[in-house]
Amino acid sequence: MHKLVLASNNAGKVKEFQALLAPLNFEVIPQGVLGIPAAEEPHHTFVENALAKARHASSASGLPALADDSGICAHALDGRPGVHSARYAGEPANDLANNRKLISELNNQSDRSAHYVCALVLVNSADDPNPMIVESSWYGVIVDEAKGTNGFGYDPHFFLPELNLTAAELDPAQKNSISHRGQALRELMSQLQTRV
Ligand SMILES: O=c1nc[nH]c2c1ncn2[C@H]1C[C@H](O)[C@@H](COP(=O)(O)OP(=O)(O)OP(=O)(O)O)O1
Ligand SMILES: [Mg+2]
Repeated sequence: MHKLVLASNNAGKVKEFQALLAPLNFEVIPQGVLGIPAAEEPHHTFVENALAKARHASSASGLPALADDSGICAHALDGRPGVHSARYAGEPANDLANNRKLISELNNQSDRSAHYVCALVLVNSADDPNPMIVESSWYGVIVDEAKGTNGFGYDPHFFLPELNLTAAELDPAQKNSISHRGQALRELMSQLQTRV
């Protein structure tokens, strides 16, 4: 069993990672369980923020750490909210307020296309010179009306035309099978296999 600190305090992400990693023989310890506070996320790219989170959790725990920095990029808004997705409507992070702000900014926009981004970074130690880094995207459309109660964050407004459902209407296993996070984690695991 591989022990791994998950460098996230987002309950929705933690659930998804636990489901994705449980069958792969990983013991996932959310950093909150160890009393590790959230890291600063000052950077302009998902990858840099994920690296900062992974180093922070590994340094505090002495264990390998996996971090996720993710967000939604609306194409009509030049990619906003992007890396600012979690606190788009200000502190403290609030999914409902973030969604309202995004919908109001898209009010007069005909282009509703968007994508989620997930950057994952896995470090063996805080000073690991060779972190594993992957990034994946998931494309959809932002709709005004919230639908569904699964998932978290922007999921009730993230509509998948090919399925005719929002991400919050998918069951958790279905979401993990196609999401930015599921794709990125499968890629990370396949890279990890070539290393050991
Ligand atoms: O699958 C997703 N379904 C819905 N919303 C999502 C998803 N993936 C990311 N998102 C949104 C949530 C949050 O507004 C932001 C992540 O921000 P991000 O800084 O990476 O996470 P966070 O601050 O919530 O927790 P933490 O940094 O402790 O991992 O993007
Ligand atoms: Mg964050």
